[in-house]
This record gives sequence, structure tokens and C-alpha cells, in this order.
Amino acid sequence: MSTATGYRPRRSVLYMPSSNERALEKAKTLPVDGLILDLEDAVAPDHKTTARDNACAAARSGEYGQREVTIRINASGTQWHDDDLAAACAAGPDGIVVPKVDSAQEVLGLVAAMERHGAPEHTRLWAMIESPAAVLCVGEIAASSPRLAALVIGTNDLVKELGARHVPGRQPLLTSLSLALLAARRSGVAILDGVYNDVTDLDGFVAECRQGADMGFDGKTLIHPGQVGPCNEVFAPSPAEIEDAHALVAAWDAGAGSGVVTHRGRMVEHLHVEIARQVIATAQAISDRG
Ligand SMILES: CC(C)(COP(=O)(O)OP(=O)(O)OC[C@H]1O[C@@H](n2cnc3c(N)ncnc32)[C@H](O)[C@@H]1OP(=O)(O)O)[C@@H](O)C(=O)NCCC(=O)NCCSC(=O)C[C@H](O)C(=O)O
Ligand SMILES: [Mg+2]
Repeated sequence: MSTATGYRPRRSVLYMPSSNERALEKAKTLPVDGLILDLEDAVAPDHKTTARDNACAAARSGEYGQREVTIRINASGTQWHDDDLAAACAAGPDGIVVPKVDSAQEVLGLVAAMERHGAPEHTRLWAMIESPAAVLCVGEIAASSPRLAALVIGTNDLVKELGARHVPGRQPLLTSLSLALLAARRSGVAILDGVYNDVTDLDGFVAECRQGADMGFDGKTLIHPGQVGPCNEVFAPSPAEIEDAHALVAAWDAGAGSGVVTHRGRMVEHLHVEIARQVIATAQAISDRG
């Protein structure tokens, strides 16, 4: 999320099928901010149990360094959900990602179940917003529990449920994306954009990253290692932005006491200084990750 204190980079968050041991191994070497070890759509029914065991072992391993490790369990109401949730709580990842969350009541039920299963305090809930029902009550979902750390947009399911099409510029999704962003910002939870399915189309991918970053998303969910580097770059402040932020703060400090100054021809008020300080803090947090 984008607060000056406690900022945790979540520029790039990579899904991987937890049935794919090669991918789980490779993830230890990728410059990704977070991982979603998937038990849901990327895992065939016959492999669900193996995937669950692999994901829990990976979460326990401590071998993923500073990367935030989450497990995406199967949705409420599926035959795997209860066992997934119990196993994930016992493994204690940084987050448990729950797909197809449709109401604030569902979040409260999930949080109660996490407590019943003894999930450690650091294990937070990440709710996926990927249906019309979820979008229409996303404000209530985002505000429902202090255990909720992030909203994750599921654009594939959303496109399916809307009867929409994947088109450049994502016009059919903009209302849903904006409502989710408003909800996340009002409640102070992080928000991650959906995935880009064509792993061979780097230009299209970067354009969609830029759109998400311009809208205010903290980062983007990814499906392939080749998407990590470009995504990190788009969601980080650029060297020019960092330089400008330092210069703006210096201009403000030089005009101490006045409510408004100019910097490089632009009006600067206190809120612009806050934004500049946020850019500097974000850049520092990213650089501290090494
Ligand atoms: C999309 C893929 C199936 C492509 O796989 P593949 O053809 O094997 O890719 P490459 O040969 O280019 O792979 C090169 C190496 O990179 C590793 N790899 C590939 N993908 C990943 C990954 N996601 N994480 C880690 N490592 C990965 C390969 O193992 C190769 O390694 P090596 O041989 O050692 O060099 C595949 O990328 C894939 O499965 N991606 C993830 C799919 C997924 O998790 N989907 C579920 C979430 S998407 C979604 O639907 C979100 C939401 O619910 C919604 O509704 O929108
Ligand atoms: Mg989905």
C-alpha cells in the first residue's frame, strides 16, 4: 500500500501452479516482490492434494528471502476449500489468497475460520475481486476486517462474468477497476491489478502495467517470469521522478513558512510535498530490498 510508513513493495506478484515443482524452485531466484502459490485454477483436480502439500512446504521453508509468500486456496463452497484453508493456516504464509470472495460476510467467516485454525498473526487475508457481486460491494469487503491486507483483481473471471472481451485499454473493466481502487484506498488496504494472459506480447503487457500504475494500483499480478522485470520497472518511481521529488522537497524547505511555492514552473502545496516524500520513501523501500 502507499503510505509513507510501513510501505511494502508489491510491484510484482507472481502466480505459479503449486503442482509445478520446477516453478516453485525457480521462484527463489526471481526478483519478484511476492508469490501466489496457486491451488486453484492453475491446478488440475487430480493434483490438488500434491499442490497443497508443495505450497505449504514452500511457505514453511523460509527459502524465498524477502519475497512475500502467499497461498491461493480454492474458493468457499468447493470440495477443497476447508482442507486448503486449514493446511494454509498451519503453514503460516504471509497471506492466504481467497478467490471469488463475494461479500463482507464471507470475509468475516474466513477470518473467523483462520482464527479457529490458529493462523499466526502475520498471516493476512487477501481477497480476490472477480465477480459483479464482489465489485458491487467492494467498499464493504475492503472495510470488513483488519486482517484483510489486500484486494487482488481477477480480470479473467471478471471478463467471463461480465460477458465482456479482453481488449487493449480494458475499457469494459474500467468501472470495476476504479471501484475496487476507491475501496482499497478508503480502507488502507493494498490493491493488485489482474494478470496479462499473452506472455509473448511484451508491448501489450507494459502498456497494461502503465495503465495500472497510472490508475494507482500498488502492483500487478503476473503469470510468467518474463513479466517480472518490466513490471517492477513500471511500478517503481523512475530516476527522473526520484530526482524531481528531492528537488521539490528542497524547494519547499527553502520557502519554509509559505503555504505555496513554485518548483520548475509548477505550483507546489503541502499535498505535493507529501506525494514527493512518498515517492522518496517508496524508492528507498525498493532499494532496501537489494
Ligand atoms: C503460462 C505458462 C503455462 C507458460 O509455461 P511454460 O511454457 O513452461 O513457460 P516457459 O517455458 O517460458 O518457462 C520458462 C521457465 O520459467 C518457469 N516458469 C514458467 N512460469 C512460471 C511461473 N509462473 N512461476 C515460476 N516459474 C515459472 C518454467 O518452469 C521454466 O523454468 P526452467 O525450465 O527452469 O527455465 C506458465 O508460465 C504458468 O503456468 N504460469 C502461471 C499460470 C497460473 O498460475 N495461472 C493462475 C492465475 S491466473 C488467473 O486466472 C488470475 C485470476 O484468478 C483471474 O481470474 O484473472
Ligand atoms: Mg480467477
